[in-house]
Amino acid sequence: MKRTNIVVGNWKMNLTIAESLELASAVIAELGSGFSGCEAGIAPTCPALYETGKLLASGPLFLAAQNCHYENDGAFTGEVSARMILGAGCSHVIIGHSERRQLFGETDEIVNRKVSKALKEGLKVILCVGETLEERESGITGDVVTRQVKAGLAGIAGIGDLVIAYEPVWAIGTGKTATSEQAQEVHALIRKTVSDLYGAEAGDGLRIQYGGSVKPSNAAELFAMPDIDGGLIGGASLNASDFAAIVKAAC
Ligand SMILES: O=C[C@H](O)COP(=O)(O)O
Repeated sequence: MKRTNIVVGNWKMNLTIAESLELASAVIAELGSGFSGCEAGIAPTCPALYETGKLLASGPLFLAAQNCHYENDGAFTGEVSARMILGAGCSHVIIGHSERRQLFGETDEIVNRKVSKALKEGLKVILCVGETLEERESGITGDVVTRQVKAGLAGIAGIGDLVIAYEPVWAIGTGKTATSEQAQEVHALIRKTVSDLYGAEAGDGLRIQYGGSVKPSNAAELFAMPDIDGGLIGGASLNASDFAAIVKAAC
């Protein structure tokens, strides 16, 4: 099945509002007359979402948030809900990034509640999974990723608006990219897991991004693998021409 590649720039905790607007404008300029045959978006920090969203309104990039809470509102100091980011102009949200899991204690159960809430509110979800170096070296990559996928999707009736991002933790921000074969093997396993849960058609249609030190120099090779449908880009998304080159490699 032909799936449309999807590329997202995760800006993480970088850039003020003014800097975000500057980078978003530079990316749009680098993309020139736009692109066709793939989808691409950027995920600025929360304070920059609304203004950046206004800049993106005329296309071609969509706006994503990096996280959201699983309740609509309430006494959750420092948190932002799905309907708030939706109101700020987001169409997509990244959930369960390994930095959220490792640094902010997000468990599989919390990730699942967030996925469920975000989908219910009408957001498109990018669910992140991936093993640590220790887990890979212990030979349990498949078990870890399968557990994260199953737990993340527990109780979710349909996955039409969902993308999964496979991000081996050892490849994030380290300059160490998984080889395209290593990534392909895990992507195929994720697809099989989703097919087992939701049926072959849903599995075939699911888009699975790769993330972890994607650069203009390795993007095309990764995206050429049969089960890799684009990328979730960290460091390289902070450089307009690098990010635009990665988007073009996916189109
Ligand atoms: O969300 C993006 C990933 O964490 C990848 O980050 P990176 O491209 O800097 O390795």
